[in-house]
Amino acid sequence: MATLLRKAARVSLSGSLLSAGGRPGRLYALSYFGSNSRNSSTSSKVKVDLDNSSGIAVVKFQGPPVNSMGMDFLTEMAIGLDKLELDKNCRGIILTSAVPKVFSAGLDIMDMYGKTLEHYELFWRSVQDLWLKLYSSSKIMIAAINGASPAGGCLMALSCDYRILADNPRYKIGLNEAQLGIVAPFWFKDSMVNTVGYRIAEESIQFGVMYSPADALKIGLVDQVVPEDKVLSTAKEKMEKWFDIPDHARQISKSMMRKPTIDRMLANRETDIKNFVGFISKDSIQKSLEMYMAMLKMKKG
Ligand SMILES: CCCCCCCCCC/C=C\CC(=O)SCCNC(=O)CCNC(=O)[C@H](O)C(C)(C)COP(=O)(O)OP(=O)(O)OC[C@H]1O[C@@H](n2cnc3c(N)ncnc32)[C@H](O)[C@@H]1OP(=O)(O)O
Repeated sequence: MATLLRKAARVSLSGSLLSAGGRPGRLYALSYFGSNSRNSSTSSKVKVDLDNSSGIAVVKFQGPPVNSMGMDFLTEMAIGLDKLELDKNCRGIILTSAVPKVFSAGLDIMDMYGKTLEHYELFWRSVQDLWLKLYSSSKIMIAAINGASPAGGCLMALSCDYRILADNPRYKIGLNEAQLGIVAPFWFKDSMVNTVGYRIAEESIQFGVMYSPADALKIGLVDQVVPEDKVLSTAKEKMEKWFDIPDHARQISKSMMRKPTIDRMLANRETDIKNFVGFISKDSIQKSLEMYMAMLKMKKG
């Protein structure tokens, strides 16, 4: 019976939940995925390693010093995820970091500072695009969070189906935007509400709270806290449990849960871009970002 279920589970719905939802999907070249038992691709900021025999792809962020989500990172992630989404050998994706102590520092502040309005628009569209791909992926997504995970880093984790955080009090996680003088957009907020519930999200976002592993576990922001050297192996073990569920049933259930949030973002996408460009280009906001960057540098020296 278990074998039968596993076989049935192999018959996956094609495309992300976005295309399963009736929206047109896009086709990308599958150049690097052949029939070997392992397929790897490394670009400058992201390494994708798909093990065909297990069906697990590990997507490793490798953009030192802090895996900030600049244009290169966003583009490489989008391409990598598109390829995995179309690959029938891949059933689950683990997001993790190759950079010690940091999962991701979130959006690259330099992409939001001193740039043209056109740049801000393109940048924000790319951020939206990555979130849509992560949040609507038909694959099982597990975040193996092996370092600090503020703001956009936390958003990537929130987009996954399951979150495992390394037990190190320095590895804080949360949507800290308010502390920078900026505002977490509604789809960041929705992702948080969908994970921890309204009341906790309300406080969390207004204060820009960064949670320790113990507190993140307590509020349900992460599902498991494990010793640092066990984060990836635990993610792989957990993935095997998710694999016991037939893909079609899991995918439809996931879509049912996430579609309203995805639809809300799609319906408000252009307004959200306009809001971002208007907000981020304000002198007062640019000043806040400048001061924040200076503070980060001072902390070092
Ligand atoms: C009406 C409503 C409209 C809505 C409008 C929307 C508004 C905008 C919404 C924006 C949304 C998303 C926000 C983000 O994701 S913003 C990014 C937030 N990130 C942070 O606050 C993290 C800041 N970084 C840290 O806390 C630490 O760096 C760390 C991650 C804990 C790591 O600590 P560390 O000691 O190991 O490293 P550190 O010395 O601090 O940093 C090394 C160098 O990296 C630079 N750096 C750090 N973070 C970023 C970043 N996010 N972007 C760019 N650069 C970053 C840091 O300055 C150091 O640089 P250098 O070596 O000194 O040159």
